[in-house]
Amino acid sequence: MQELITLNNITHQYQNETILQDLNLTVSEHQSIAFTGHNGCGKSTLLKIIAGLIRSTQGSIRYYRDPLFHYVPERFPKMNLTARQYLSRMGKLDSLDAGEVCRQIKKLSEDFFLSEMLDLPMKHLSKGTLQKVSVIQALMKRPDVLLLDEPLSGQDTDSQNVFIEKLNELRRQGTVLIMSCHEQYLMDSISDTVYKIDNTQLFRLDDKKSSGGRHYILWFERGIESRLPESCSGRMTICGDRYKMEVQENESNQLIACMIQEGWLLRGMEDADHQ
Ligand SMILES: Nc1ncnc2c1ncn2[C@@H]1O[C@H](COP(=O)(O)OP(=O)(O)OP(=O)(O)O)[C@@H](O)[C@H]1O
Repeated sequence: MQELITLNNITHQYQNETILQDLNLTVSEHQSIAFTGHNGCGKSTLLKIIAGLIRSTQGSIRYYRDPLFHYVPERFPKMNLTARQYLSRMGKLDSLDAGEVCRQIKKLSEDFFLSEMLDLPMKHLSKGTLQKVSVIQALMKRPDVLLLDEPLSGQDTDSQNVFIEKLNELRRQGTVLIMSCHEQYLMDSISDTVYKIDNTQLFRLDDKKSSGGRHYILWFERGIESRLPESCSGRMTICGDRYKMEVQENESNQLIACMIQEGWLLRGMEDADHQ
């Protein structure tokens, strides 16, 4: 895979307190990376450094071409503009034509159950709704690199499912995803490489591709009064009248048992690595 971004000996301090120390990282094309770690360990700081929003105290960062970045912050500022006005302006900045902007706003706001709120001032929208507006803005023009700071923290379950589906679609189209998150199921659904930030250092936790662990696609149908188990929340993608979930080999038996117990019908199982 071709390298897209490299971080060389990145150190960052706030008021003499070292948050990140001598980090080295290579981001390659088609990668999907997650940063995890406890509150305040430096995930947002690292995302902002990669996005070029803040300059690290020491070290350097190299971009191998000139990628289009989109950044979804954890908290979105409250504004007087309505979501529609904001998205229209951002679409223009991304050089999309007016017709395309209208189509994208309509389609994406329907997908994210936001149509009713498009014309309310953004200062009156909830944290989760503002996050959706920010995600829609990031999706209007496909970026080369999408940075997401705890994107699910304010989202309801239906929106999480849509969101995971959209992100996997972007991955297939070649967008590099880099996100900070706490939710294991989100990392399992979207990321191929997971790093933990701990005590100013970066540790690689998981590399699905090199670990050799197999992945399966499970296909389910809703049964009468089926309920979604907590462990599967946000992992299902709706495909017509069927529901799809990608799982690792070592968790598949437990998840299938759990789903069947909650009234779901297993309709198929495929090897995800040979799709
Ligand atoms: N502008 C700033 N000035 C001073 N300290 C800051 C600044 N931004 C962040 N910090 C501090 O740096 C540390 C890392 O913050 P950061 O937001 O990167 O952590 P995080 O891992 O994203 O946290 P969370 O999971 O809670 O979002 C925290 O102790 C935070 O208080």
